[in-house]
Amino acid sequence: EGAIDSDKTPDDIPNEPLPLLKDFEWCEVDLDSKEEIDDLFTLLHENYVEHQDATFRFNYPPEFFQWALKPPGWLRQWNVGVRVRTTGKLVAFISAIPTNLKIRGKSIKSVEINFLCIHKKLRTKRLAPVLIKEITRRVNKENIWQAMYTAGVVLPSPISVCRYNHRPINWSKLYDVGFSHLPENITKTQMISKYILPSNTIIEGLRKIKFQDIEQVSKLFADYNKNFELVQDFSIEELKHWLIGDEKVIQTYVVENPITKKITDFFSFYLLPFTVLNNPLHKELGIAYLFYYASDCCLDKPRFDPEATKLLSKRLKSLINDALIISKNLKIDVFNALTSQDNNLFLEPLKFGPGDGFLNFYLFNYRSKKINGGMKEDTREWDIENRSNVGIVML
Ligand SMILES: Cc1c(C(=O)c2nccn2C)oc2cccc(OCCCNCc3cccnc3)c12
Repeated sequence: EGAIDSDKTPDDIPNEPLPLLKDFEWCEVDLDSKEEIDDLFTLLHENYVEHQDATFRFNYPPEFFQWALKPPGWLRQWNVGVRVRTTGKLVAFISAIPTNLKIRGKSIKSVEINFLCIHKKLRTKRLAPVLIKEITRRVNKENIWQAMYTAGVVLPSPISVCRYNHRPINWSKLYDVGFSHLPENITKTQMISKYILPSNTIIEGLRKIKFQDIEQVSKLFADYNKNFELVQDFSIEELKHWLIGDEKVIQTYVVENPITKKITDFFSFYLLPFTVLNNPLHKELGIAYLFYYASDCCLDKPRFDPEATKLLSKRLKSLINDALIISKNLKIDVFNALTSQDNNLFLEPLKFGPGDGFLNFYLFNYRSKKINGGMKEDTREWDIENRSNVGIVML
C-alpha cells in the first residue's frame, strides 16, 4: 500500500504543455468571466455524462462552477480547456482541485479530477488521454503526485464502488418524466402517499449553519470521520467553503442542543438540476445530492457496537428525514445518496430505492487494498451490517 511512482520531482516534469492536433490549442477557462462560464456550461450541457438514454442532462447554475471549482487553493492553470484555434470554440475540459486525503490514517496531498468532457464530435480522436496527461503534468509541477477521480464506467482497478440510491420527493413528476415506474397492483395515489413528507422539520434545535459554527462542526466532522478508511482531511477554510456557500448550490444544517448550545449533528446536500429532454410536461428535475454529515451520537463506543448502531440509526434517520423535508420545500424532485458513509443505516427506513448506477472511485499513482463501498460483493445490495468505509463524497 502506497505510492507507485514516487521518485520524481517537479523539475523532472516538462514545462511545456503536451502537443495537440494542429487545429486545437490549450486554454485556461477563466471562471471569473461570465462569457467563459457560459462556454463551459454549453460544452457540458451538450456533451457531458448523460443519464438514462440521454433523457437527463446536468443543468449547471453558474454558482455551481464557482463552488465546485474554486475551493481554497484552486489554481487557474488547473481549469484546462481545449479550444478550436480559428473559432475559439471550447471543445474539451478537465479540472483539478487540491485536497488532503487520508487513507487508513495515511495523509496524502492529492487533487480531485472532475468534469472531464470532450465534445461529441471529437470522441474518436483519443483526446481524453491527452487531457489526462496534461492535467497530470500541471499537477506534478505543483509537486502533487496522487489524484482521485470517480466514474460510472469501470476502468483499471477501482479503490471502491458505491451504488446510486434515490428517494422520490415528487413521485408523480418522476413518473411523468419516466424516471419512476408504477409497480404492479399499486395505484399512483398509493405511490404518492408512500412518499409524502411533512412540511416542517421535526428535530428540535435544527437550524441553518452559520460561520461561527465552523469550529465546532470541524471538530465533530473530524471525530465522526475516524470511522472511515478513506476521508478528506479538511482545513477550517476548506470546510467553510464546502459547507457554506450560495444556498442555490449548497444547503447545510446543524442541530444545536437548546440547553448546552453544543452542536451535536450536521448534514449537507448540494443541488444540481437535470434538464429533461423531450418531455411535454416538465423541463427540469430538481435533484439534491447528500453530501457530508456527522453525529456525535456514540462516538465513544466502537462503531459496530450493537447499542451504538441502534442509537446512530435512530439519530441519522431523523437527521436525514429533516434533510428530505427541507429538500421538499426547495422544490426538489428526488434526493440522491450513495451507499458510502453510514448511509446504509437509513436508506431503507427513509424509503430510498437502489438505483441502477454505480460510482467507481479511483486513486491515481497509489496502490491500495479495496475499500468497502457499502454493497454486498455478490448481489450489490446494501450491506447494512458492514455499512461502508468510504467517507469521501466527490461531487
Ligand atoms: C448522477 C446520479 C443520479 C442520476 O443519474 C439520476 N438521479 C435522478 C435521475 N437520474 C438520472 O442518481 C444518483 C444517485 C447518487 C449519486 C449520483 O451521482 C453522484 C455523482 C454526481 N456527480 C455530479 C456532477 C459532478 C461534477 C460535474 N457534473 C456533475 C447520482
